[in-house]
Amino acid sequence: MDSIVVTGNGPLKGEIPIAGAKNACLTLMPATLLSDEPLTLTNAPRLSDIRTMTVLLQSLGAEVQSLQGGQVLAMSSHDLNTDKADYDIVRKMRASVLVLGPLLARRGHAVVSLPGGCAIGARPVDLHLRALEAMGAELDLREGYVHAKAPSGGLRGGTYEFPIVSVGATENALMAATLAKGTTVLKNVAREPEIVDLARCLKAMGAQIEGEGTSTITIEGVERLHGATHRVVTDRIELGTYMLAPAICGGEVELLGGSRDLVGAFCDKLEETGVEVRETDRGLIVSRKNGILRAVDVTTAPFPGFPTDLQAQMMALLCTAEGTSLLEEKIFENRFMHAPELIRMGAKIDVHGGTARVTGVERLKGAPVMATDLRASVSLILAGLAAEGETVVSRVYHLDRGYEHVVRKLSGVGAKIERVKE
Ligand SMILES: CC(=O)N[C@H]1[C@@H](OP(=O)(O)OP(=O)(O)OC[C@H]2O[C@@H](n3ccc(=O)[nH]c3=O)[C@H](O)[C@@H]2O)O[C@H](CO)[C@@H](O)[C@@H]1O
Ligand SMILES: C=C(OP(=O)(O)O)C(=O)O
Repeated sequence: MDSIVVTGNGPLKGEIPIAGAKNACLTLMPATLLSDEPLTLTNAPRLSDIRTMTVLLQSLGAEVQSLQGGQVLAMSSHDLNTDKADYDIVRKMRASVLVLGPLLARRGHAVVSLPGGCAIGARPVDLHLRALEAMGAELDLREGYVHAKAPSGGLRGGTYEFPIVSVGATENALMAATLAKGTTVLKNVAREPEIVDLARCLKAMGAQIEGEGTSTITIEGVERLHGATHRVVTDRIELGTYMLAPAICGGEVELLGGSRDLVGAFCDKLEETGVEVRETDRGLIVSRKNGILRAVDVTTAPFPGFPTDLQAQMMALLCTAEGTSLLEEKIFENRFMHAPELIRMGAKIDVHGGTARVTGVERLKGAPVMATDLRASVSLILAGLAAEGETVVSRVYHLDRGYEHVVRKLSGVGAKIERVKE
């Protein structure tokens, strides 16, 4: 198993290209199941999660070709051979449940393993199921699988108001509704850029959708969807993560492809700490010349709020900010597992339920630490960039789920970082 070794050093300078969004690509890929014509995605990120989704789609009979070093995914679901998404694949990645809506809409039935809980929380899929029921689906849970059946004649339009905002449930329902008969109205939906990107792709395939990016989406079902080519939106979480590198170490870094509308709430908080953010025609420039960092309070929320997927990385920054910051995690019940590891590096953090109180120290100290999930892993790397001495982050397979070429990208701006075999 590999580890990442980071040695704290001086200011960073240069540019980092930001990849296509993992979380957009993981919902765009299952959209191929909605059509018997090819769907091609460009600007795909090169990540283990994308390979897992590839294996899942192939297990259903779809063809998925990875071209141009993985940046282009050419998919075709002309001949599907099964409606069953097996536990062995689904358990590896929660986003696998996103095949449920498309399979049900196109084939009239689907058997999809329940993904189970994970390190950051229980993460049920009840809302995915309720939204599909509102389109007439009959659902049955047996032996760990959701058995879903559309009414004869296929799914039909319906109205569903989500009791809480869910990204994945919005995506599953949106995809299913594109082929349902009549009008579907989805209320209190997620407004994340990945939802807007999915809607754009579905529209390019011939779907009739209005309201993406607002809290109500209306879908007029169509008979069939056709092929399309779609460019995956920029990864706002990778963007925010690398914006934090010069914020933590000092220096100035340009994030190519970034834009403020993807990370507005996050930029506001970063600026409150004293870090500068500027938009250019190539992306965003983040600089911290020498000023001290100020503590800020952060509460995670669905988009356009502060993203839960940047909470761990923001905590790494606040560990050395002057004063006490309160971080409230409102999306997942167990998403502070990076805190004990940061404490091993000298951070002062008290966690009580969903709130972490972080009191800034002058400098963190390198230590051996363990990654527990994707964003926790990268928060430890960020902390290590500015710590005194060497930080060894083990279990980096979590990192490979969501960050391509992390060593190349950070060493390109002057960080001392390498990947070693244990
Ligand atoms: C592949 C992908 O895009 N993953 C992202 C997606 O996950 P994901 O789509 O799984 O997250 P959700 O938005 O669904 O989860 C939000 C909250 O709703 C709850 N919930 C969700 C569904 C459901 O049926 N019932 C229920 O109670 C969850 O437990 C959580 O507390 O959005 C999260 C929130 O921005 C991000 O952290 C993940 O990176
Ligand atoms: C939690 C995440 O991913 P997933 O929903 O795939 O677990 C994430 O991207 O931070």
